[in-house]
Amino acid sequence: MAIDATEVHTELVLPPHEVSAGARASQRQISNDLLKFTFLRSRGASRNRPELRESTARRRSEELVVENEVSAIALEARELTKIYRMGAVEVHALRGVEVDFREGELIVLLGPSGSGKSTLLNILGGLDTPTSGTVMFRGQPLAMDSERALNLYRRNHVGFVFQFYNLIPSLTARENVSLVTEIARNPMSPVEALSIVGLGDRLDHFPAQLSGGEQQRVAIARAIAKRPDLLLCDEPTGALDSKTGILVLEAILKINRELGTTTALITHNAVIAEIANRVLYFADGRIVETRQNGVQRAPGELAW
Ligand SMILES: Nc1ncnc2c1ncn2[C@@H]1O[C@H](COP(=O)(O)OP(=O)(O)OP(=O)(O)O)[C@@H](O)[C@H]1O
Repeated sequence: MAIDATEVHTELVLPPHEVSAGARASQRQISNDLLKFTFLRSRGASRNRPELRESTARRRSEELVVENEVSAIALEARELTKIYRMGAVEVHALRGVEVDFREGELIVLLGPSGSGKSTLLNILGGLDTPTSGTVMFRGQPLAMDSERALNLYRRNHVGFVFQFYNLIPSLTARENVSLVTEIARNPMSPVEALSIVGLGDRLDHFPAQLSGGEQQRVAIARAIAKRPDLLLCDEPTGALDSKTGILVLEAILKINRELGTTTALITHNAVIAEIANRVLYFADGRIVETRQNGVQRAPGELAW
């Protein structure tokens, strides 16, 4: 699904969301404190008791699992269904999906074409509404019957990245990102956003002067410049060769790690699932399997 500049503007000029900044800050603080405590506790335990020492990979795997156990839930979907009706034909795109995304998690969604991955991501991001079921963001239900509330949710909390970059050809990289930063609540500067994705030296290039991977990284910079809580990526490497795709994945991973952005990424490439904390496998509108990755592999280690 494409978002054009008009939609970006429409979302960004609306007034701020009702969720209090104080409540969000407290939730984050609690979550961060818990993570820090858990991390220190697991480090301390193995240092003081040599019999607990195991391989680095195993220990890291345990830390990840423990972190996931204590970090707060960012998004909860309950009993989500989505039925598309076209005349007499009904397509059951989602058939009762239940899923939680934890704060700071990196989740990869895998599954055959038509299994419901994009439909779920679009509903979680407030771009689409379910036929039935609920989505809670940080404990608050999304008002699926209010386009205004969904606009505000998208504007304040969600960054999207799609397979096609949707950059405005007549604007430079910096100007494409400025479209968002000029009207967001607490944005980073376009230079900072572009530097995070490794394009600090391409600020004044137009899209046509950038490679596909660079254009996708501009799109990622645009998505993260407003400091979203959620980054939802639908096939971000689908149009890229593997070398370029790896650079894009590195940018996404860096944002997930350094900004703590809860990230979900759809791909058809099972190899890419190795970078995730958790992998959700879809089939026929359902999540049929979930895998917790003991060790997250770096994008640079992957080959396809
Ligand atoms: N706007 C729509 N109108 C009618 N049917 C739709 C619409 N969007 C999606 N569908 C149908 O819903 C089902 C799930 O589609 P969805 O795009 O979520 O799958 P997907 O797993 O993301 O597929 P892909 O990997 O090919 O992108 C498919 O059968 C699709 O044809």
